[in-house]
Amino acid sequence: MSTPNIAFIGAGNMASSIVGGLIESGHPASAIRAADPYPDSLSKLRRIAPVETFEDNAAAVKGADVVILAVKPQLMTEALTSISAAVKEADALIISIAAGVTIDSMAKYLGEQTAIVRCMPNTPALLSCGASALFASQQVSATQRQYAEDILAAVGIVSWVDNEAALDAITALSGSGPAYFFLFMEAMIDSGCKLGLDRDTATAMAQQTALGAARMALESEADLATLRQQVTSPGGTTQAAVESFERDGLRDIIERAMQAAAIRAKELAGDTE
Ligand SMILES: NC(=O)C1=CN([C@@H]2O[C@H](COP(=O)(O)OP(=O)(O)OC[C@H]3O[C@@H](n4cnc5c(N)ncnc54)[C@H](OP(=O)(O)O)[C@@H]3O)[C@@H](O)[C@H]2O)C=CC1
Ligand SMILES: O=C(O)[C@@H]1CCC=N1
Repeated sequence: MSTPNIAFIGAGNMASSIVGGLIESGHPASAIRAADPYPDSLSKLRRIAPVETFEDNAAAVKGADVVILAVKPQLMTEALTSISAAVKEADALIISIAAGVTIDSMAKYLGEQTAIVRCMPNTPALLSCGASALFASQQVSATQRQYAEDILAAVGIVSWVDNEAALDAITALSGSGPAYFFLFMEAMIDSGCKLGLDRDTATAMAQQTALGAARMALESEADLATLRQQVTSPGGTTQAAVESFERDGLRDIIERAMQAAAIRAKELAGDTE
């Protein structure tokens, strides 16, 4: 399969992460371009790779095989309007990474025949450790499906979901998920300091513990509950901490937070409808 020409609309955090991963995996910079109304974002992106940049969205879409929409959901209508004519001419695959924004609402601007993949990536894509879920509209060809999968596989694992609504749950889990772990680590570091550690020591210990736990969860044959039990000596320190978490309703707290994220994803859809 030939290397697709990829145009990014929006050159912010996620676009930069994906461009970094693509370059790392051997995608030539000459087959990547990006548009953003703000020159600062474009120069930051050019520091990652010598990609061609545009301040005019439609100019970036010309000749593209794949257009990746990487703007905030609230700015999607504006971005879709700016590329509508160029997309119809280019016959390109559209990949949207915006939270919430539905395929139907994008097709209203881009045309019902446009091939659209909705994707929910996450920021560890920057380290090629991302987790992306994808859903394709019926108009997406087998080659275009492979394009989408290859692009996101360059920055981490890829999972196809069989219904579009599942992407709101994915957003609540892995899209927003890195922030939950960072929050948990921030709280652990603060608590370590209250117990008398200096901040550098507490930070190093929390970071390495998160890395070690993630690697064990991924690489061990034991399930998560078993791994947890292996740390939890009967009558010991971990048991005291885990019982405190359970008494305080940690699982309910997480469930409510993820429900709030999924509800917010549905609300964001409304902005482009
Ligand atoms: N950050 C994350 O963890 C994740 C984000 N997403 C999704 O990715 C999308 C982008 O998020 P993120 O990269 O964090 O956001 P950023 O704000 O970092 O990037 C968006 C970029 O688009 C630019 N922009 C604004 N309006 C337009 C326009 N009309 N045409 C072209 N470019 C425009 C912005 O400029 P300016 O900043 O000057 O407005 C900015 O440079 C969002 O839809 C979000 O839902 C998905 C998964 C994870
Ligand atoms: O917070 C957000 O809306 C975006 C989508 C998932 C992660 N960041």
